[in-house]
Amino acid sequence: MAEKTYSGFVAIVGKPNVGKSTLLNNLLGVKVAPISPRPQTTRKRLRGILTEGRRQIVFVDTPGLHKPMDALGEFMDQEVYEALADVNAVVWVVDLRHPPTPEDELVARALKPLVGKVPILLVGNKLDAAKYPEEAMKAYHELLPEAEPRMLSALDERQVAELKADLLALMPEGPFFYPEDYAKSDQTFGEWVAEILREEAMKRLWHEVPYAVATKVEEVAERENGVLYIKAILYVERPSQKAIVIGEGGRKIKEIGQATRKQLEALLGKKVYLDLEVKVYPDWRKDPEALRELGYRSSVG
Ligand SMILES: Nc1nc2c(ncn2[C@@H]2O[C@H](COP(=O)(O)OP(=O)(O)OP(=O)(O)O)[C@@H](O)[C@H]2O)c(=O)[nH]1
Repeated sequence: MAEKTYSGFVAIVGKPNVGKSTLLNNLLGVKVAPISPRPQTTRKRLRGILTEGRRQIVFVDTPGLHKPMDALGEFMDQEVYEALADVNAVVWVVDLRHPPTPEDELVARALKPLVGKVPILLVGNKLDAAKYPEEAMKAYHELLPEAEPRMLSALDERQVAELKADLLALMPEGPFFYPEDYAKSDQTFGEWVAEILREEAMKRLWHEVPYAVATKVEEVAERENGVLYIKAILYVERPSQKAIVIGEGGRKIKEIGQATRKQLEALLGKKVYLDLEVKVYPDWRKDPEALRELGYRSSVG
């Protein structure tokens, strides 16, 4: 029986230089690879994935709250609210070395509509370097009394671990957004995509054909319209297999391509254009060079 999993989104917000990146990096620890350039949407930018046991947090950035001064003009910007409204928790970071500034007030105002909808954790950071942390914290808390205050240093492992545990506990039940080993593996994004393509191809092929299939991603490009363009090759060993993979009227390859695209779009949360080609690579399974080229680094023989 499958064990229950818990997963959700957490936004880390706050004015510049308060320590958001430091905190995020230390929450993620060594296990997680930052995935910044890939899954970008206009509303949210993924900053990292944390998976611990059966719990997963996808940390997101909220463009618009990053530089609150810029957001002043369009303060009621619906997009900011929408981006924040569907996260499972907000971490609002402030700098305890100083009292609040107008920029902090702007962040507080932007968060106000979320009160009662999403837990807001007010993290007073740089506790190690603050002279009057209690006073500062009190002033920040007054900007948004509904937020749950805590003081820490993003550089303190134990304090960050406590915050991490609390955030993980806030995640609702649900399937992981990313494969469990995704963030931990040293796979490149292309290798990860190639594996998903191979999985979808194998599901739809019979007899010896599935094992003759290898996949490779040749190009990944972020298009201006927000679509992720992916060029991938599906290799087989013989022309007869190529015909099977393509299928009558190209039906089989279309099916494989669509399933792959759908899975990628669901995992990445963005539109994908998959440019898929079938090529014959004679006896690639017996060719050490081919194996290396196709990413089977050590599994010759
Ligand atoms: N003493 C101390 N310094 C910290 C702490 N957390 C972060 N810093 C320092 O504060 C500075 C800003 O940290 P960042 O993590 O870059 O801040 P940020 O909020 O991500 O900044 P932006 O990317 O400009 O929004 C860096 O020099 C950090 O080393 C802390 O807990 N204690």
